[in-house]
Amino acid sequence: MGGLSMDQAFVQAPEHRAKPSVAEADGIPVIDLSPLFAADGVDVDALAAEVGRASQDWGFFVVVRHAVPEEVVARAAEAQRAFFALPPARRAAVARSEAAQMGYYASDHTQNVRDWKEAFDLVPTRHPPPPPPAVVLDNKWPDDLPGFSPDLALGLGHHKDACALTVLYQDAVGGLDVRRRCDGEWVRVRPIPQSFIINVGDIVQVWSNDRYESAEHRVAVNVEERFSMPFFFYPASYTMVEPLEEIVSEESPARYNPYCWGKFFSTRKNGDFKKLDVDNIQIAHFRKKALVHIQ
Ligand SMILES: O=C(O)CCC(=O)C(=O)O
Ligand SMILES: [Fe+2]
Repeated sequence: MGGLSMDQAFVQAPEHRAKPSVAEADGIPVIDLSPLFAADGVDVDALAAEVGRASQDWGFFVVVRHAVPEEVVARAAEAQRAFFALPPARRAAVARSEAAQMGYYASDHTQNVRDWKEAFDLVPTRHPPPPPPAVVLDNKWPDDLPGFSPDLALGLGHHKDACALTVLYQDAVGGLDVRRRCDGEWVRVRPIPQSFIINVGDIVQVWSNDRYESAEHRVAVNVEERFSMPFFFYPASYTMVEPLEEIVSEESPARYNPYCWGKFFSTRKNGDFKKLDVDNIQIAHFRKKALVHIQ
């Protein structure tokens, strides 16, 4: 009955809650990128075909031997832990706002339900930010939260990424689920050391005119703290996103109307801040109505 006193903002509709045990995914493609870095004889076409198949079948895959140095990932993970171990006032000092959207926040909403997570958004700049503060404090998470039923909430609600492509680092705790395309089941993505997860985002879905679909995913609430770092590839804000000219034809017409990425992104971001009474913006809103051919 613990859920009764839980803040209702976090409660997922029954059909969106994670089942007590989510099967670990079998067969998520694991792609070795090392041929890209070989001196010669690189079979880029074969690798591209593998990426194409994975994007089509799953919209999700894991890359290994990607040439990002282990110590770079370790330093980023260390900086992340140091930041989230800071006292609330220090984190709040760099809180994001509707006007300045980068920084710390803990009240994100996905599909109008509050996520059980904290985040720190940043964009790459020419001048790297200063190193994290030297004073690292331990987190003050209680072992259990009275009256709080984690199984009713999600760390991050079900969604598809609005970007072109996401490169995601997750630590060894796990909890990321992807909706398997072949049967619609939620399956858990097993953490693989020294790997990144790549997922196809909405923009690639539109550019490819639905050939590569954006994968739906979510994150469960864990007993243990979990850290992840998603890197979202965005085009320039003035970009008009639409199916690529070279792949649309009379037989295969564009399935989407063009939309301005910058406008889409800022509308989506506004919905992250608070629960809206309407559905947040989705690419489905730009899908052309099916043409009915009456003879
Ligand atoms: O934390 C994760 O593993 C996933 C993060 C994610 O899906 C997102 O931020 O869009
Ligand atoms: Fe995501």
